[in-house]
Amino acid sequence: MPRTGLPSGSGTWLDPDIPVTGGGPGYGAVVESLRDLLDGFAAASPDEETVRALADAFAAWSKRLERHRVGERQQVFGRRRDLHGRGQVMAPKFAAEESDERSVKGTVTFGRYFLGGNGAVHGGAIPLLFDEVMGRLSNTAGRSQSRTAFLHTDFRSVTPVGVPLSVRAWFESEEGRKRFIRAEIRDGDTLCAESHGLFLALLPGQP
Ligand SMILES: CCCCC/C=C\C/C=C\C/C=C\C/C=C\CCCC(=O)SCCNC(=O)CCNC(=O)[C@H](O)C(C)(C)COP(=O)(O)OP(=O)(O)OC[C@H]1O[C@@H](n2cnc3c(N)ncnc32)[C@H](O)[C@@H]1OP(=O)(O)O
Repeated sequence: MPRTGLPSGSGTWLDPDIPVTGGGPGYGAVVESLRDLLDGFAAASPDEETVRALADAFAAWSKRLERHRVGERQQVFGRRRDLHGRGQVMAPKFAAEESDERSVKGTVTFGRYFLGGNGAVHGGAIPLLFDEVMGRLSNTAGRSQSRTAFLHTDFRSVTPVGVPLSVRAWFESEEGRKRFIRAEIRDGDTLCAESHGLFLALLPGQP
């Protein structure tokens, strides 16, 4: 059911209608490499020579990137809405496949970096993914910026690492500034985790 009163062309998740700037066409591939690096690092037991080589390479890249440091408004990381996961690596990559003004569906695979233990995803990474997906849904389709007021997560069964999972988030209701949103993560038919949250539209001047 489309939300009424939307400015035309205000865009949904898959068609955000927001200009993309910064990082150029190769930026997405770099973000993918960074994700692979984090998963590879988490899965490795490196020898001392490899650890030294990594330390040198990381230090050299940190120094080189320092020359390109910008303020938040110019930052590229996390602001490329054309890329899955909007080009950040803090949360696992959510790939949206279907969206409308009130919902989004897609997939996520938690890599080895997000391991808690015994093959299960870390219990903090799951609300992180929910906040990412629900928070972004809250701000789509011409809605103003909002912030998470609360986010309740129920862990219903183990969320496995390295398995493609389906993710769904949808608006339950909108009452003035209050946006109540629900979401779930499933492994096939098995419900792994579900969440409900309140997102509050920011007032003018609120950070
Ligand atoms: C997010 C904007 C940043 C802009 C980014 C720009 C570009 C980035 C590019 C892409 C980004 C894309 C997607 C983003 C993805 C993920 C987003 C994640 C979002 C977050 O991760 S964001 C961080 C965590 N978040 C906070 O850091 C919030 C800290 N906090 C506050 O900033 C205030 O707390 C605030 C503003 C929330 C409310 O403050 P306030 O003063 O405006 O409102 P007030 O307290 O008056 O409440 C009004 C009515 O809501 C009820 N209410 C309030 N809180 C409630 C609660 N907890 N439970 C039940 N009811 C509650 C009251 O009871 C009242 O209800 P009633 O009107 O019926 O009396």
